[in-house]
Amino acid sequence: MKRSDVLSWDQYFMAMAHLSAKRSKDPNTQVGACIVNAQKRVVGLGYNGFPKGCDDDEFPWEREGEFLNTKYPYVVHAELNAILNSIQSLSGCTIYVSLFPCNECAKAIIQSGIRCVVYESDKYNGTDENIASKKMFRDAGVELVQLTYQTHVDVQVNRGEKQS
Ligand SMILES: Nc1ccn([C@H]2C[C@H](O)[C@@H](COP(=O)(O)O)O2)c(=O)n1
Ligand SMILES: [Zn+2]
Repeated sequence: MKRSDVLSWDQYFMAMAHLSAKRSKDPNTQVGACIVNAQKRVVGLGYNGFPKGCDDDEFPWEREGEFLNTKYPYVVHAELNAILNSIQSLSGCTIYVSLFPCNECAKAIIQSGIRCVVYESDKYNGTDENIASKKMFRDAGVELVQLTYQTHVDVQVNRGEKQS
């Protein structure tokens, strides 16, 4: 008899996003992203880190203090890295990301042609950046799906996947 308790597609691609996040050297928040095309092929992976050539022993990982002495002006977000690392046009693709995209990544996601964002954590819900992201995604018609343990079965059904 075949196994029935296999990962759904959503769990599988979110697991790849989490695996990518394990490459991040950010001591506070590690984010991973996985972009998938309509044929369910992975076309881009990324995690948050400093740009190529910027030594992560030299650049700051601090969250607070003088802006230029924090990570914020330097770090490339997981979603942008996944887009920049992608191997094909992203029109109609889905991005799986472990943390809801910020407003800067939302712009890049929309402009790249990605049509669906599947995310897990939304720990910055309610911040200005988060509100701006959601407004842009809504107006651009990008589908947002939060993948949680509770919603997982509903998501499977909504996406037409067989349950077990
Ligand atoms: N959707 C996101 C949100 C944030 N990031 C990155 C940027 C930083 O490296 C880190 C957030 O740091 P925190 O302010 O939580 O200490 O996560 C990302 O890649 N994608
Ligand atoms: Zn971002």
